[in-house]
Amino acid sequence: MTTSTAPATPADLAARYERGDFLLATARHALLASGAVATATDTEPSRLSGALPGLFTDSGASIAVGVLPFDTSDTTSTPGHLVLPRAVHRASSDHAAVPPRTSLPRPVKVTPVPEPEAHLAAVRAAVSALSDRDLRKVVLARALDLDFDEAVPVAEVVRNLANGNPRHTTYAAQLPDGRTLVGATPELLLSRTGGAVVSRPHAGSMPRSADPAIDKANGEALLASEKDHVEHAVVVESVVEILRPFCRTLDVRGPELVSTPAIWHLSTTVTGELIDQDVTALDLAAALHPTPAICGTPTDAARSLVKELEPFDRAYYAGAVGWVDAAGDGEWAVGIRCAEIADTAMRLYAGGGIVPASDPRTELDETSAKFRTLLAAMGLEI
Ligand SMILES: C=C(O[C@H]1C=CC=C(C(=O)O)[C@@H]1O)C(=O)O
Repeated sequence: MTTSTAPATPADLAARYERGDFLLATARHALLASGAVATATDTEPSRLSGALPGLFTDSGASIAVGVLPFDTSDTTSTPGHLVLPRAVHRASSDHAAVPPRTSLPRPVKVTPVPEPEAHLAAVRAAVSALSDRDLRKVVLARALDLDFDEAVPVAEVVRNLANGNPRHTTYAAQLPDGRTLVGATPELLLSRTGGAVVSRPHAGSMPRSADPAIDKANGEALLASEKDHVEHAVVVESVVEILRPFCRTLDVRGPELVSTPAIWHLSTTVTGELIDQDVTALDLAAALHPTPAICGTPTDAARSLVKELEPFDRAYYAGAVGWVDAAGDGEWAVGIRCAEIADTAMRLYAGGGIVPASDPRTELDETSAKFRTLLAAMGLEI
Protein backbone atom coordinates (compact mmCIF):
# COMPACT_ATOMS: atom_id res chain seq x y z
CA MET A 1 0.00 0.00 0.00
CA THR A 2 1.27 3.50 -0.77
CA THR A 3 0.44 6.40 1.51
CA SER A 4 0.93 10.09 0.82
CA THR A 5 0.15 13.15 2.92
CA ALA A 6 1.46 15.94 0.67
CA PRO A 7 1.32 18.13 -1.27
CA ALA A 8 -2.45 18.38 -1.47
CA THR A 9 -5.33 20.20 0.17
CA PRO A 10 -8.59 18.43 1.03
CA ALA A 11 -10.12 20.20 -1.98
CA ASP A 12 -7.35 18.80 -4.19
CA LEU A 13 -8.23 15.30 -3.03
CA ALA A 14 -11.94 15.85 -3.67
CA ALA A 15 -10.97 17.11 -7.13
CA ARG A 16 -8.81 14.01 -7.69
CA TYR A 17 -11.62 11.57 -6.79
CA GLU A 18 -12.54 9.15 -9.58
CA ARG A 19 -15.49 6.73 -9.68
CA GLY A 20 -14.51 3.60 -7.72
CA ASP A 21 -12.39 5.50 -5.17
CA PHE A 22 -13.32 6.07 -1.54
CA LEU A 23 -13.44 9.67 -0.29
CA LEU A 24 -14.15 11.18 3.10
CA ALA A 25 -13.41 14.92 2.97
CA THR A 26 -14.04 18.09 4.90
CA ALA A 27 -12.36 21.44 4.23
CA ARG A 28 -9.84 20.61 6.96
CA HIS A 29 -8.94 17.00 6.30
CA ALA A 30 -9.52 14.40 3.66
CA LEU A 31 -8.81 10.78 2.91
CA LEU A 32 -8.85 9.48 -0.65
CA ALA A 33 -8.31 5.74 -1.16
CA SER A 34 -8.06 3.87 -4.42
CA GLY A 35 -7.64 0.28 -5.60
CA ALA A 36 -8.02 -2.80 -3.43
CA VAL A 37 -5.48 -5.28 -2.07
CA ALA A 38 -8.22 -7.07 -0.12
CA THR A 39 -11.93 -6.71 0.62
CA ALA A 40 -14.25 -7.99 3.32
CA THR A 41 -18.03 -8.21 2.93
CA ASP A 42 -20.24 -9.46 5.76
CA THR A 43 -23.72 -8.83 7.16
CA GLU A 44 -22.34 -8.96 10.72
CA PRO A 45 -20.19 -5.89 11.61
CA SER A 46 -18.41 -7.73 14.43
CA ARG A 47 -17.20 -10.38 11.94
CA LEU A 48 -15.87 -7.59 9.70
CA SER A 49 -14.04 -6.10 12.66
CA GLY A 50 -12.74 -9.53 13.74
CA ALA A 51 -11.35 -10.23 10.26
CA LEU A 52 -9.39 -6.99 10.06
CA PRO A 53 -6.21 -7.83 12.03
CA GLY A 54 -5.60 -10.87 9.77
CA LEU A 55 -6.38 -8.86 6.63
CA PHE A 56 -4.00 -6.06 7.67
CA THR A 57 -1.23 -8.60 8.28
CA ASP A 58 -1.80 -10.59 5.09
CA SER A 59 -2.27 -7.63 2.75
CA GLY A 60 0.28 -5.20 4.17
CA ALA A 61 -2.40 -2.49 4.11
CA SER A 62 -2.78 -0.43 7.27
CA ILE A 63 -6.25 1.00 6.72
CA ALA A 64 -9.71 -0.23 5.73
CA VAL A 65 -12.41 2.02 4.25
CA GLY A 66 -16.04 1.29 3.60
CA VAL A 67 -19.71 1.27 4.50
CA LEU A 68 -22.16 -0.28 6.92
CA PRO A 69 -25.79 -0.59 5.76
CA PHE A 70 -28.75 0.90 7.64
CA ASP A 71 -29.91 -2.55 8.72
CA THR A 72 -27.27 -4.45 10.66
CA SER A 73 -29.76 -6.71 12.45
CA ASP A 74 -29.65 -10.54 12.31
CA THR A 75 -32.14 -10.60 9.45
CA THR A 76 -30.39 -8.12 7.15
CA SER A 77 -29.47 -9.11 3.61
CA THR A 78 -27.33 -6.00 2.98
CA PRO A 79 -23.69 -6.53 3.97
CA GLY A 80 -21.13 -4.15 5.37
CA HIS A 81 -18.27 -3.76 2.93
CA LEU A 82 -14.64 -2.90 3.66
CA VAL A 83 -11.82 -2.30 1.19
CA LEU A 84 -8.14 -2.41 2.06
CA PRO A 85 -6.90 0.05 -0.54
CA ARG A 86 -3.85 -0.06 -2.76
CA ALA A 87 -3.14 3.66 -2.30
CA VAL A 88 -4.18 6.20 0.32
CA HIS A 89 -3.79 9.97 0.12
CA ARG A 90 -4.42 12.19 3.10
CA ALA A 91 -4.56 15.96 3.26
CA SER A 92 -5.17 18.59 5.87
CA SER A 93 -5.44 22.33 5.59
CA ASP A 94 -7.01 25.34 7.27
CA HIS A 95 -8.34 26.81 4.08
CA ALA A 96 -10.51 25.38 1.33
CA ALA A 97 -9.42 25.86 -2.25
CA VAL A 98 -12.69 25.76 -4.12
CA PRO A 99 -12.80 23.49 -7.15
CA PRO A 100 -14.76 24.78 -10.14
CA ARG A 101 -18.42 23.94 -10.43
CA THR A 102 -19.39 21.93 -13.45
CA SER A 103 -22.85 21.79 -14.98
CA LEU A 104 -24.42 18.35 -14.97
CA PRO A 105 -27.01 16.62 -17.15
CA ARG A 106 -30.64 17.29 -16.33
CA PRO A 107 -32.84 14.32 -15.40
CA VAL A 108 -35.36 13.19 -17.99
CA LYS A 109 -37.61 11.80 -15.26
CA VAL A 110 -38.08 12.59 -11.57
CA THR A 111 -40.11 10.15 -9.46
CA PRO A 112 -40.86 10.63 -5.77
CA VAL A 113 -40.95 7.32 -3.87
CA PRO A 114 -43.53 7.29 -2.43
CA GLU A 115 -45.67 10.17 -3.75
CA PRO A 116 -45.77 13.08 -1.26
CA GLU A 117 -49.37 12.25 -0.26
CA ALA A 118 -48.28 8.72 0.65
CA HIS A 119 -45.41 10.08 2.76
CA LEU A 120 -47.91 12.29 4.62
CA ALA A 121 -50.01 9.17 5.28
CA ALA A 122 -46.91 7.26 6.46
CA VAL A 123 -46.05 10.05 8.90
CA ARG A 124 -49.63 9.96 10.25
CA ALA A 125 -49.39 6.17 10.61
CA ALA A 126 -46.02 6.56 12.36
CA VAL A 127 -47.45 9.05 14.87
CA SER A 128 -50.27 6.58 15.72
CA ALA A 129 -47.83 3.67 15.93
CA LEU A 130 -45.64 5.57 18.40
CA SER A 131 -48.39 5.47 21.02
CA ASP A 132 -49.81 2.05 20.02
CA ARG A 133 -46.38 0.37 20.23
CA ASP A 134 -44.81 2.49 22.94
CA LEU A 135 -42.05 4.02 20.80
CA ARG A 136 -40.47 7.38 21.61
CA LYS A 137 -39.31 8.12 18.06
CA VAL A 138 -39.09 6.68 14.55
CA VAL A 139 -37.23 8.12 11.54
CA LEU A 140 -39.18 7.95 8.28
CA ALA A 141 -37.53 8.58 4.94
CA ARG A 142 -38.58 9.04 1.34
CA ALA A 143 -36.63 8.80 -1.90
CA LEU A 144 -36.41 10.72 -5.15
CA ASP A 145 -35.48 8.77 -8.28
CA LEU A 146 -33.74 10.72 -11.03
CA ASP A 147 -33.33 9.13 -14.46
CA PHE A 148 -30.93 10.51 -17.06
CA ASP A 149 -30.35 9.69 -20.70
CA GLU A 150 -26.60 9.55 -20.10
CA ALA A 151 -24.37 8.21 -17.31
CA VAL A 152 -24.32 10.35 -14.18
CA PRO A 153 -20.83 11.89 -13.94
CA VAL A 154 -20.15 10.66 -10.40
CA ALA A 155 -16.84 12.51 -9.93
CA GLU A 156 -18.44 15.82 -10.82
CA VAL A 157 -21.29 15.26 -8.36
CA VAL A 158 -18.70 14.52 -5.66
CA ARG A 159 -16.70 17.67 -6.52
CA ASN A 160 -19.86 19.77 -6.35
CA LEU A 161 -20.81 18.25 -3.01
CA ALA A 162 -17.37 19.08 -1.60
CA ASN A 163 -17.54 22.53 -3.12
CA GLY A 164 -20.99 23.26 -1.72
CA ASN A 165 -20.50 21.74 1.76
CA PRO A 166 -16.95 22.66 2.85
CA ARG A 167 -17.77 22.55 6.57
CA HIS A 168 -19.31 19.09 6.34
CA THR A 169 -18.17 15.64 5.33
CA THR A 170 -18.38 14.81 1.65
CA TYR A 171 -18.17 11.09 1.03
CA ALA A 172 -18.14 8.63 -1.82
CA ALA A 173 -17.93 4.85 -1.55
CA GLN A 174 -18.19 2.01 -4.00
CA LEU A 175 -20.96 -0.39 -2.92
CA PRO A 176 -20.57 -4.17 -3.25
CA ASP A 177 -23.09 -4.24 -6.14
CA GLY A 178 -21.09 -1.70 -8.15
CA ARG A 179 -23.25 1.34 -7.40
CA THR A 180 -21.70 4.42 -5.80
CA LEU A 181 -22.92 6.05 -2.61
CA VAL A 182 -22.28 9.81 -2.55
CA GLY A 183 -23.29 12.42 -0.02
CA ALA A 184 -22.39 15.35 2.23
CA THR A 185 -23.33 14.75 5.86
CA PRO A 186 -23.12 17.05 8.87
CA GLU A 187 -23.28 14.13 11.33
CA LEU A 188 -20.27 12.39 12.87
CA LEU A 189 -21.19 8.94 14.17
CA LEU A 190 -17.81 8.32 15.77
CA SER A 191 -14.17 9.21 15.56
CA ARG A 192 -11.39 7.59 17.56
CA THR A 193 -7.92 9.14 17.74
CA GLY A 194 -5.79 7.23 20.22
CA GLY A 195 -7.86 7.29 23.40
CA ALA A 196 -10.04 10.23 22.33
CA VAL A 197 -13.56 9.40 21.19
CA VAL A 198 -15.94 11.93 19.64
CA SER A 199 -19.56 11.59 18.48
CA ARG A 200 -21.61 14.50 17.18
CA PRO A 201 -25.28 13.49 16.96
CA HIS A 202 -27.64 15.73 14.95
CA ALA A 203 -31.42 15.66 15.31
CA GLY A 204 -34.04 18.39 15.08
CA SER A 205 -34.24 20.33 11.82
CA MET A 206 -35.63 23.42 10.17
CA PRO A 207 -35.13 24.43 6.51
CA ARG A 208 -32.73 27.26 5.63
CA SER A 209 -34.16 30.15 3.60
CA ALA A 210 -32.66 32.46 0.98
CA ASP A 211 -34.42 35.32 2.80
CA PRO A 212 -32.09 36.28 5.70
CA ALA A 213 -34.95 37.31 8.02
CA ILE A 214 -36.86 34.05 7.46
CA ASP A 215 -33.63 32.08 7.74
CA LYS A 216 -32.78 33.65 11.11
CA ALA A 217 -36.35 33.12 12.36
CA ASN A 218 -36.20 29.45 11.33
CA GLY A 219 -32.99 28.93 13.30
CA GLU A 220 -34.44 30.66 16.35
CA ALA A 221 -37.67 28.64 16.06
CA LEU A 222 -35.64 25.42 16.03
CA LEU A 223 -33.71 26.45 19.12
CA ALA A 224 -37.02 27.18 20.89
CA SER A 225 -38.89 24.08 19.65
CA GLU A 226 -39.79 21.66 22.42
CA LYS A 227 -40.68 18.98 19.86
CA ASP A 228 -37.19 19.20 18.30
CA HIS A 229 -35.45 19.16 21.69
CA VAL A 230 -37.32 15.93 22.52
CA GLU A 231 -36.30 14.45 19.14
CA HIS A 232 -32.70 15.47 19.84
CA ALA A 233 -32.55 14.30 23.47
CA VAL A 234 -33.58 10.76 22.49
CA VAL A 235 -30.48 10.53 20.27
CA VAL A 236 -28.03 12.00 22.78
CA GLU A 237 -29.32 9.70 25.56
CA SER A 238 -28.71 6.67 23.36
CA VAL A 239 -25.20 7.77 22.28
CA VAL A 240 -24.21 8.44 25.91
CA GLU A 241 -25.68 5.16 27.15
CA ILE A 242 -23.84 3.15 24.51
CA LEU A 243 -20.48 4.93 24.87
CA ARG A 244 -20.50 4.95 28.69
CA PRO A 245 -19.21 1.37 29.26
CA PHE A 246 -16.37 2.02 26.78
CA CYS A 247 -15.21 5.32 28.28
CA ARG A 248 -13.42 6.39 31.44
CA THR A 249 -14.85 9.91 31.12
CA LEU A 250 -17.69 11.32 29.00
CA ASP A 251 -18.41 14.97 28.34
CA VAL A 252 -21.66 16.14 26.73
CA ARG A 253 -21.89 19.66 25.23
CA GLY A 254 -25.08 20.89 23.63
CA PRO A 255 -27.46 21.04 22.04
CA GLU A 256 -26.31 23.95 19.91
CA LEU A 257 -27.74 25.40 16.72
CA VAL A 258 -25.69 24.47 13.65
CA SER A 259 -26.40 24.65 9.93
CA THR A 260 -25.68 23.14 6.57
CA PRO A 261 -26.38 25.18 3.42
CA ALA A 262 -29.84 23.50 3.31
CA ILE A 263 -30.87 22.89 6.95
CA TRP A 264 -30.64 24.15 10.52
CA HIS A 265 -29.98 21.43 13.07
CA LEU A 266 -29.57 20.84 16.76
CA SER A 267 -26.21 19.19 17.44
CA THR A 268 -24.49 17.87 20.56
CA THR A 269 -20.83 16.95 20.94
CA VAL A 270 -20.06 13.90 23.06
CA THR A 271 -16.38 13.32 23.88
CA GLY A 272 -14.92 10.44 25.82
CA GLU A 273 -11.69 8.85 26.92
CA LEU A 274 -11.49 5.22 25.87
CA ILE A 275 -10.80 2.59 28.55
CA ASP A 276 -9.61 -0.24 26.29
CA GLN A 277 -7.39 0.63 23.30
CA ASP A 278 -8.33 -2.70 21.68
CA VAL A 279 -11.82 -1.31 20.97
CA THR A 280 -11.53 0.14 17.48
CA ALA A 281 -13.35 3.00 15.77
CA LEU A 282 -15.28 0.38 13.77
CA ASP A 283 -16.31 -1.48 16.97
CA LEU A 284 -17.59 1.76 18.48
CA ALA A 285 -19.36 2.84 15.28
CA ALA A 286 -21.05 -0.57 15.03
CA ALA A 287 -22.12 -0.38 18.69
CA LEU A 288 -23.69 3.06 18.17
CA HIS A 289 -25.32 2.32 14.83
CA PRO A 290 -28.22 2.75 14.14
CA THR A 291 -28.66 5.75 16.44
CA PRO A 292 -32.15 7.19 16.95
CA ALA A 293 -31.08 10.02 14.57
CA ILE A 294 -31.70 7.66 11.67
CA CYS A 295 -33.77 4.78 13.12
CA GLY A 296 -35.67 5.54 16.33
CA THR A 297 -36.16 4.31 19.89
CA PRO A 298 -36.38 1.51 20.92
CA THR A 299 -34.17 0.40 18.02
CA ASP A 300 -35.73 -2.95 17.04
CA ALA A 301 -39.33 -1.74 17.16
CA ALA A 302 -38.41 1.44 15.27
CA ARG A 303 -36.53 -0.52 12.59
CA SER A 304 -39.57 -2.81 12.12
CA LEU A 305 -41.83 0.21 11.73
CA VAL A 306 -39.44 1.76 9.19
CA LYS A 307 -39.63 -1.44 7.14
CA GLU A 308 -43.43 -1.48 7.35
CA LEU A 309 -43.96 2.14 6.38
CA GLU A 310 -41.23 2.84 3.81
CA PRO A 311 -41.83 1.43 0.30
CA PHE A 312 -38.14 0.72 -0.38
CA ASP A 313 -35.11 -0.95 1.13
CA ARG A 314 -32.82 1.70 2.62
CA ALA A 315 -29.73 -0.35 1.75
CA TYR A 316 -26.83 2.02 2.56
CA TYR A 317 -28.87 5.18 3.14
CA ALA A 318 -28.69 5.95 6.88
CA GLY A 319 -25.80 3.54 7.25
CA ALA A 320 -22.25 4.55 8.17
CA VAL A 321 -19.31 5.52 5.96
CA GLY A 322 -15.75 5.65 7.17
CA TRP A 323 -12.37 4.13 7.84
CA VAL A 324 -10.45 2.28 10.52
CA ASP A 325 -6.71 1.75 10.67
CA ALA A 326 -4.52 -0.99 12.11
CA ALA A 327 -4.10 1.00 15.35
CA GLY A 328 -7.91 1.12 15.76
CA ASP A 329 -8.23 4.82 14.96
CA GLY A 330 -10.85 5.93 12.49
CA GLU A 331 -13.76 8.11 11.57
CA TRP A 332 -17.32 7.06 10.68
CA ALA A 333 -19.90 9.50 9.36
CA VAL A 334 -23.68 8.96 9.34
CA GLY A 335 -24.66 8.16 5.74
CA ILE A 336 -27.35 10.78 5.18
CA ARG A 337 -27.87 13.62 2.61
CA CYS A 338 -26.90 11.07 0.03
CA ALA A 339 -27.72 9.30 -3.20
CA GLU A 340 -26.96 5.92 -4.72
CA ILE A 341 -25.81 6.23 -8.31
CA ALA A 342 -26.12 3.40 -10.84
CA ASP A 343 -25.06 4.45 -14.33
CA THR A 344 -27.98 6.59 -15.63
CA ALA A 345 -30.06 6.43 -12.45
CA MET A 346 -29.76 8.14 -9.12
CA ARG A 347 -31.82 7.60 -5.95
CA LEU A 348 -31.76 10.42 -3.39
CA TYR A 349 -32.86 9.82 0.21
CA ALA A 350 -34.10 12.11 2.96
CA GLY A 351 -35.66 11.29 6.31
CA GLY A 352 -36.83 12.95 9.46
CA GLY A 353 -37.44 12.03 13.06
CA ILE A 354 -41.11 11.50 13.97
CA VAL A 355 -42.16 12.06 17.57
CA PRO A 356 -45.71 12.31 18.98
CA ALA A 357 -45.82 16.08 18.30
CA SER A 358 -44.79 15.76 14.62
CA ASP A 359 -46.90 17.49 11.96
CA PRO A 360 -47.01 15.52 8.65
CA ARG A 361 -46.80 18.58 6.35
CA THR A 362 -43.81 19.99 8.27
CA GLU A 363 -42.10 16.59 8.09
CA LEU A 364 -42.67 16.40 4.32
CA ASP A 365 -41.21 19.91 3.88
CA GLU A 366 -38.22 18.92 6.00
CA THR A 367 -37.42 15.99 3.71
CA SER A 368 -37.77 18.29 0.67
CA ALA A 369 -35.22 20.64 2.22
CA LYS A 370 -32.89 17.72 2.94
CA PHE A 371 -33.00 16.64 -0.73
CA ARG A 372 -31.51 20.04 -1.57
CA THR A 373 -27.99 18.95 -0.54
CA LEU A 374 -27.85 16.54 -3.49
CA LEU A 375 -30.08 18.56 -5.80
CA ALA A 376 -27.79 21.59 -5.42
CA ALA A 377 -24.77 19.42 -6.27
CA MET A 378 -26.65 18.39 -9.44
CA GLY A 379 -27.38 22.04 -10.22
CA LEU A 380 -31.10 21.32 -9.73
CA GLU A 381 -33.91 22.91 -7.77
CA ILE A 382 -36.99 20.75 -8.19
C1 LIG B 1 -32.40 11.10 8.71
C2 LIG B 1 -31.89 12.25 8.29
O1 LIG B 1 -31.47 13.24 9.14
C3 LIG B 1 -31.28 12.98 10.53
C4 LIG B 1 -30.15 13.81 10.99
C5 LIG B 1 -30.34 15.09 11.44
C6 LIG B 1 -31.64 15.57 11.68
C7 LIG B 1 -32.71 14.74 11.59
C8 LIG B 1 -34.08 15.21 11.90
O2 LIG B 1 -34.23 16.36 12.36
O3 LIG B 1 -35.04 14.49 11.67
C9 LIG B 1 -32.56 13.31 11.28
O4 LIG B 1 -32.59 12.67 12.52
C10 LIG B 1 -31.72 12.54 6.87
O5 LIG B 1 -31.17 13.59 6.53
O6 LIG B 1 -32.10 11.70 6.02
